[in-house]
Amino acid sequence: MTQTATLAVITEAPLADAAPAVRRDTRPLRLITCGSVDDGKSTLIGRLLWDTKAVKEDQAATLHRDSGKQNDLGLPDFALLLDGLQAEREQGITIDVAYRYFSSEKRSFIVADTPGHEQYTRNMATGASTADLAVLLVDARAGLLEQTRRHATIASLMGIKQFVLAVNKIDLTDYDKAGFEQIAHDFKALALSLGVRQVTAIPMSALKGENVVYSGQAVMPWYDGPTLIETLELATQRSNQTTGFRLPVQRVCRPGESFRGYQGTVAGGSVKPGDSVAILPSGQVANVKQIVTFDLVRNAAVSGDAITLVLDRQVDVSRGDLIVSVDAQPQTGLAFDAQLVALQPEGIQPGKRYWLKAGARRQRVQVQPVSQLDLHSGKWNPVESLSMNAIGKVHLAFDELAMFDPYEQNRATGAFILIDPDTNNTVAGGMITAKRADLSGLNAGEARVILSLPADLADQLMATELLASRRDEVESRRLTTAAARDLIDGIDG
Ligand SMILES: Nc1nc2c(ncn2[C@@H]2O[C@H](COP(=O)(O)OP(=O)(O)OP(=O)(O)O)[C@@H](O)[C@H]2O)c(=O)[nH]1
Repeated sequence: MTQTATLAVITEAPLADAAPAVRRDTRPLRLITCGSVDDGKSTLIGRLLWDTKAVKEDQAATLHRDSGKQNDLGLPDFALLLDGLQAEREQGITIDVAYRYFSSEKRSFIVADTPGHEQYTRNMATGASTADLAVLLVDARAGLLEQTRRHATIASLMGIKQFVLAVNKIDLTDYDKAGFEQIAHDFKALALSLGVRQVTAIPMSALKGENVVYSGQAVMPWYDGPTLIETLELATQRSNQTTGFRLPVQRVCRPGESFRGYQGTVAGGSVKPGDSVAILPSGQVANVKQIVTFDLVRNAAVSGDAITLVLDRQVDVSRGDLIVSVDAQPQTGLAFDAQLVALQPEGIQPGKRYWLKAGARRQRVQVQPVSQLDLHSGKWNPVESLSMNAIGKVHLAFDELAMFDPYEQNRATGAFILIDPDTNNTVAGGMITAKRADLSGLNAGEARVILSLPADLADQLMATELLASRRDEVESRRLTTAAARDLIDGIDG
């Protein structure tokens, strides 16, 4: 059963007394807010925190005092609640995402607040990578802007499938219904072009608190849709994995001769004693003997649980390995396709070698940029390198066997960061899209040669059966760069 299906069962009406106890899913809904400067993002988040009583009394008193003179409506300036973030921003913190917690009677939430300025693509991508839903703000007077398209594109790229369009400052248009409907219509078309079908457009005034937590019926009788908080309460949690069991091994626990356990947080699927598992990359197979958590022995564990796994036989497992269900394994190979966001001024240079870190695993990888997303047009343009904040498609070529799930299927085992070995800087955050057409029969040097070819030629090679049929030849010739070119010329000819 997939995680989604499990959740559906768990959140249904109370089960009969006789039913076995089930664990309630207590994970909060994660959302990201995006908007252009001055659309009212800070005011909206402040309003959400205020109206859901997430603001502590001392903060509230300060808010009233500080905003007393600033607002001719006599309302506190909710954006001041986010002053802490502003201070962080001014200190130039690299990844600039602030997470805030609040809850309604029905659900708890974590909101990622990211700066709206164009150059902060990476911050938005960071916030969006863990979010279930994106709230996109527009100013009711201005309608959709370039920035709206950019944010919607990044959010959809990061796998977000639910959008709320907050048409804010509706009070400044005298609650104009036709204006709202036009913006909502335009936005739905944009969302559809990005493959997002679940869109709720809400006219609101963050400043006055209309249609945020409380209804705006009194001033907008023409709107009978949900408020923002009602929409958030009903939103579905993005299933962050549809794969089988995955346990990235953080630590091998060996307190004495008689006990050996493998510790980590389950990153996909579920496991119970007796299940067959494979240890990657070695491929050894064993059965689960016991699942231990910090205080008890469990008869099952699911995604999100921190566990110690005991196996029924001696196998060689070390930190960074991945323990997976035997019958639903991730993809293994030497070459993968990925999308990434470049995070540092030096960007991503063609053919450069980096450390790739995924969970506790660190591997050498060569990165070949292929194309870059043009956030204005939504098109992917061919490139040879990626500059800071660029979103690009790349080829990854590994020295040793690598294992991943596509990010679409598992956000934990499909995500990675790249570290520059010279500076130790994190230069990119990325997601695996697919294993690259079968290069696993080639050795790493050969794979690198193929991948350093112009992208279209490499693609052409991968797409044909030719390479597969020539694999023996490739292997036996122990390719040098020149020999590889000869071989390719031969195939081409
Ligand atoms: N009339 C009206 N004014 C609003 C509303 N929401 C926000 N504002 C005002 O718009 C201005 C900008 O709001 P902010 O919340 O600071 O905007 P922001 O998008 O967070 O801006 P940055 O933090 O600079 O990105 C402030 O003066 C707010 O009081 C609203 O619904 N109605």
